[in-house]
Amino acid sequence: MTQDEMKKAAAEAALAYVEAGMIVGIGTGSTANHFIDLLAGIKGKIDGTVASSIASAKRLEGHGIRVMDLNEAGQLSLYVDGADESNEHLHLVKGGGGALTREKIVAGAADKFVCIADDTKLVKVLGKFPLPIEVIPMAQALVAREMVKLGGNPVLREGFTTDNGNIILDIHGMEITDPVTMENRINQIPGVVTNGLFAIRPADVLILGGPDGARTVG
Ligand SMILES: O=C(CO)[C@H](O)[C@H](O)COP(=O)(O)O
Repeated sequence: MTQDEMKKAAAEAALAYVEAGMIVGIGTGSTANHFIDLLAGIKGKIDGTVASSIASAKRLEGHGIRVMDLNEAGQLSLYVDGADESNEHLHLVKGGGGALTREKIVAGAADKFVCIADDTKLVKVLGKFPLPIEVIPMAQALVAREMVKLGGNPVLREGFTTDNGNIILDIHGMEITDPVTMENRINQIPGVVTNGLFAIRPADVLILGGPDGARTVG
């Protein structure tokens, strides 16, 4: 099985969490795209979706799936999204696609967060994947200096602007042994919109696609 087939296997397994009449929160990235394409097959079952990025909204609409504003949708039953890394506690690093802030908002509005990934994403300690931070542009240098103090090596994601008009700093070289504390700490730096740690609100279920199909953790 290729890595992409493993992502698809995880996305297929997540369909089991979709119930009639739900408004489903939808993540961003290649694994979420598999989920969107599969959701198209059962679109009559759901009332609508809330997208975590312009790209996902376009893909959903391309399938004729209703996309709603989160303020209109209210509390969601389910959020389905990928991740760049997960530890065994389902603390995640997200934001490889730069959609971390809207992902965190939609995840925060959902009763259940089902994370879908290929099994290479499961790690002992978070931080091998550079941690993305969305930053208001005028705070770039300040946030970079503060992240060096926290032991990281910040690198500007060149030529990239988030859906919210901000920049991304990718923080290399950090071993994140206490994700909850680190998530809170980084979010205290002025100019940080949010960081890609999902530990204060981790995933509730992790579905990992592997060579033998999908398995569920948590
Ligand atoms: O956080 C994300 C986007 O901001 C994605 O969920 C993460 O980057 C994983 O992407 P993929 O499913 O393509 O491996």
